[in-house]
Amino acid sequence: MAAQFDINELHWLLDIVQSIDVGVVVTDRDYRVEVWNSFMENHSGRSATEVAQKTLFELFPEIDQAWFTHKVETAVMLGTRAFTIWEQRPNLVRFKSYQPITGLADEMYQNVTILPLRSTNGATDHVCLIIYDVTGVAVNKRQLESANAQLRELALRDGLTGLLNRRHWEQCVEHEFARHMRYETPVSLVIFDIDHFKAVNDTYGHQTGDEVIREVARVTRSMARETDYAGRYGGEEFVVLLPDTDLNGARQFAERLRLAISKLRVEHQDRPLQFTVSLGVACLDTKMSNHAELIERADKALYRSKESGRNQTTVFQDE
Ligand SMILES: Nc1nc2c(ncn2[C@@H]2O[C@H](COP(=O)(O)OP(=O)(O)OP(=O)(O)O)[C@@H](O)[C@H]2O)c(=O)[nH]1
Repeated sequence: MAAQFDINELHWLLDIVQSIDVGVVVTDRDYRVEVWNSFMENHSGRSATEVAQKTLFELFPEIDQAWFTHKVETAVMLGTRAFTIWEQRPNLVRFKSYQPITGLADEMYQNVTILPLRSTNGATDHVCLIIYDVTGVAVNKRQLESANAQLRELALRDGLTGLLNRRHWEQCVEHEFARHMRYETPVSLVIFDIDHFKAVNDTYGHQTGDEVIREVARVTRSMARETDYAGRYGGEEFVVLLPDTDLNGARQFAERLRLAISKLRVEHQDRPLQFTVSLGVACLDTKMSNHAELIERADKALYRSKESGRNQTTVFQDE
């Protein structure tokens, strides 16, 4: 049965195109606008009459012309649709975002379908762009990604100090150990512990104890390099792994840290409280079979610092 052309249907279709909540633009092969629906009028602030015969590139200078024409020409040549998605390009044309949830998006995120239009004579003389506002989806996804990134970061850090937590820090040491074995670069470890910390807690209370731990962590972070790994190893025990640092460099770092911490003051009932740390230093060598040996050596050196009167640095020496 031959399809009968019904003028009513054409009107309905036009009504539908006008009222749907997606942008519909038809251009000729020179990108001059011929159809511009009300979505486009509302978001661009320009009426269909105003834009008629203007090129897309005059109307939207933000469109990357070389990229866009290549995409359209390929679609026309193959006779297939082409798409742009917001994950690759947030939008094709710059429209303000009016969605209430989108405090995070000033501009509309868009997915766009490019549809070559074939005339009755078989030639593709026109191209239709269908522009979908996907701001809601995009913003939700971005929020979720950022929340996940924050969660991942939190899972690596110690809650009280913001330093790396023990589990993650040990993973970093394992990684550095493997790197050292391969490239034989020097790697050192400084491990330290607040002196008589039990007495701090017992005398001044747990909250002041926590504040002391936070202050020690703050100074440690500020003195370590970006590439160092500063972690909280236990209650009042800290570790800093120093890649590309030999034993001598690590000893100097440990001494600077010890002095800086001894100068800290934490207020307790308007009185300044002072405290010190004892430190142990060791460095990796290729004879070690695993990273735990490095920690053991530094720990032994720390123990000697404690034994010899605290507030000092001991470097592990092979016996
Ligand atoms: N406030 C506070 N105290 C903690 C935390 N974690 C561990 N501690 C306390 O740290 C103290 C550690 O004491 P000890 O291991 O006996 O060592 P110390 O008193 O520092 O003595 P030395 O290390 O020998 O100088 C204990 O009283 C723990 O309860 C924490 O997160 N906050």
